[in-house]
Amino acid sequence: MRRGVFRINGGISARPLTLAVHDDSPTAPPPTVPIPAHLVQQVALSRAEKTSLVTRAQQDNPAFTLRFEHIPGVDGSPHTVTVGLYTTEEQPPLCSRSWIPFDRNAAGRYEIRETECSGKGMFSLDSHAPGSLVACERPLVISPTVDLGLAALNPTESTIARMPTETRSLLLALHNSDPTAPSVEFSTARTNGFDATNVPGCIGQYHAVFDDISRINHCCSPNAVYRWNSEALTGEIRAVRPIAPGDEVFISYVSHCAPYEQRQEVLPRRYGFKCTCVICSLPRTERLANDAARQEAVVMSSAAACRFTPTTTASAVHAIKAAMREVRMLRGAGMVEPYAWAAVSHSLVEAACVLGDKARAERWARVAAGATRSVTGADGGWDAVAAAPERTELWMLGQRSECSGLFGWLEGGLERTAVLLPV
Ligand SMILES: C[S@@+](CC[C@H](N)C(=O)[O-])C[C@H]1O[C@@H](n2cnc3c(N)ncnc32)[C@H](O)[C@@H]1O
Repeated sequence: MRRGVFRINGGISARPLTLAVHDDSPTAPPPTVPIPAHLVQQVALSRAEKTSLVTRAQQDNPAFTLRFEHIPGVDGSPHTVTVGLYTTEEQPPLCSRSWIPFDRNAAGRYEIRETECSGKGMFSLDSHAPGSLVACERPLVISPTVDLGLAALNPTESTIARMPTETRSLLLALHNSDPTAPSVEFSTARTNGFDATNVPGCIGQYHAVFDDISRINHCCSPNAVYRWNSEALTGEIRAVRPIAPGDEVFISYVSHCAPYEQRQEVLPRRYGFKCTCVICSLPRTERLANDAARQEAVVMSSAAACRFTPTTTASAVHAIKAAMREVRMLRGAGMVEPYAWAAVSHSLVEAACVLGDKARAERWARVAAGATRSVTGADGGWDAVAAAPERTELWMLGQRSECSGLFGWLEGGLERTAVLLPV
């Protein structure tokens, strides 16, 4: 297969790809720029992207186009979304698609206002449980993250240049963490850009800039996460720990698992500030323990599928002990990594069902639903389990009387652990 790809690559020089700029706005004529074969091979694409690019090159002699589109506003989002995307001539325009209806009112209410020392920020006006939708917004602009090597085209700047005056001024009013950069447009988009990979039907990686979501500040132990909903063409912010009215909403600008040194290097370089959050201010020994817990959360998330399902009292007790250790570790580290919380709560629901412990099965199923919802937008079936755990196939497989009180004893230990509690 890989050999095949290289062979195809070689074939590109005989049949050069072209990158054309097609513009549906009346003002700018569409230039067409051929991409030399050596550039196609050298551009900074992931292997999967290169494979996709090359495979498409083999099919139907396509010409890749950097196309600009304007998706008109809808009820919940009055502004136009300007999109720059790599696509083929045959690909129907995005604006001809029917997107999942966008309901701004599905999210909570919030306000954007000045913070004490981090510029503007987003403050919730409602309370939210983990998984609940705090904000939901169509972007001002979507543009490719990877420039296909043609500096002359600079996709981000080219896309911003085609924005209507009104949305362009909203974008340029956002914070720019690098005012000395040669392009204000590019550095503002970079400071405020969120992942928008998976623009349906388009190759490459994309990022989106929002009017409100781009005002959310960073914390290494945040109370919310960002998710790109490619089917609705919206960014979503969901709670990962309880949020009370008046609370500032925070997300993490870096991976939840990034250790201290990495966070302290990336945040100043990329966003122009030094993080002084509660986690970054821990004494050295606790910070190292926190880094280790972050690493462990990665393992927990990736090993989720390998967990055993308890079917007896003994195995349920074993699962509870292991899961409670993990819960203590996640809570102590202020870790909100939703996949890790989904994995551990999954184990606890199963164990509670085997022991016939309805209250705890409901409680941990609600945690699993919240964690799953915050990363996928849906509850993953956990709401139904929370509503009727006695209808699961694991119900009462063990003998409850054998270990009544064990769950409570294990949870009792939790009350004495550190306070950064996502649940
Ligand atoms: C995406 S913007 C967030 C909104 C921004 N505060 C504003 O006024 O528009 C990113 C910028 O916010 C500021 N910021 C975000 N989190 C911060 C934090 N924890 N501490 C200090 N500044 C922060 C930095 O200036 C950063 O470049």
